Amino acid sequence: MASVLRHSAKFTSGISSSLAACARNGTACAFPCHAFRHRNSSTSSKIRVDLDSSTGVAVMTLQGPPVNSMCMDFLTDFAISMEKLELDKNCRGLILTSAVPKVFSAGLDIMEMYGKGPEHATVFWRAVQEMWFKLYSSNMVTIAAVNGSSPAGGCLLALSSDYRIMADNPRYVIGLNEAQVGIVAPFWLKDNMVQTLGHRQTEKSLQLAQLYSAPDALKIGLVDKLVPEEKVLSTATETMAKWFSIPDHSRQITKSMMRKQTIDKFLSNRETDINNFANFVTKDSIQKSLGTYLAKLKKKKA
Ligand SMILES: CCCCCCCCCC/C=C\CC(=O)SCCNC(=O)CCNC(=O)[C@H](O)C(C)(C)COP(=O)(O)OP(=O)(O)OC[C@H]1O[C@@H](n2cnc3c(N)ncnc32)[C@H](O)[C@@H]1OP(=O)(O)O
Repeated sequence: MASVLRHSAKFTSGISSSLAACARNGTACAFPCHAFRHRNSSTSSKIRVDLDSSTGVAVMTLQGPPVNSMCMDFLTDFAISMEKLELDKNCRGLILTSAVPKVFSAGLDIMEMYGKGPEHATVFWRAVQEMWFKLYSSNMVTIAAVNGSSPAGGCLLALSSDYRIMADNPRYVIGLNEAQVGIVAPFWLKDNMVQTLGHRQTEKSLQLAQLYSAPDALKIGLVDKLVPEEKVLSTATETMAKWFSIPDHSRQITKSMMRKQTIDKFLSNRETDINNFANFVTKDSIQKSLGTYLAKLKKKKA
């Protein structure tokens, strides 16, 4: 990542230090409180992170136009940002959102899977796994503020968060449409979806590669709440306050208990999953599907 965390915090009063202490200790604190904030910012080409140490909330803004697709740079920036936040005692919660109009994330960058050899596939897939693992197993409260369409890998970010708020716009879609692209959602992402939607709904969603409009996503429980687009971020911040009212240690233990089985299965099968991906994605038939899908995406514009 090109940039470093810049410490621009200004300690201006005792109030701010007690709020910061509140953030560190995981005790409930009434916020939003806009006075005397401590802000740390970190910007890479694809991702911006703003941590407000006075509230303990970091906002990670995806800023890779045109569609926040997850290329290697994106995945590397994401992993580094997550590591830094996880280690930062001032950070208790993370909000994910997008600066790209109408798109949260278009998912994996198909160009990273098209026309590349097995070595690249291996490195790329490990990075994809790492993104999911870091978010799914995070100690922080994670909230996806989905302010645009969120297919495939975009939906992965939302699913692996603790709570999902989406802009109430029927033109925005979310879901795991991998089968449509000619690829298959990995078992750990499937497991993640089963936990959210249940087995039957997941089976239909995956087999039919369904992308749900925001209202339909709410109906099936793929997102937790719809709000007007301009309120997505503020609602995420308000929701964070509710999650922060629970002591960190008990919430974290509960989260890891709920997610342990999926994480253990992932860790035991991680290398096999990488090999499967590298073998699968480099097959001629899969390359042909990816090529056809890419051409369709490009043709849409013409
Ligand atoms: C059994 C063994 C296991 C094997 C495992 C197999 C692998 C499993 C992988 C599972 C996990 C995730 C998979 C993915 O994430 S694949 C990506 C799927 N994504 C999509 O299908 C979304 C495609 N994009 C869209 O639908 C739209 O772009 C949008 C997001 C709704 C936005 O629409 P828009 O009108 O605003 O923008 P648009 O004109 O379509 O796009 C602008 C340019 O961006 C290019 N582009 C879009 N999406 C991608 C992408 N995902 N990767 C690369 N490039 C993308 C698009 O082609 C346009 O380019 P250009 O300007 O025409 O050059």
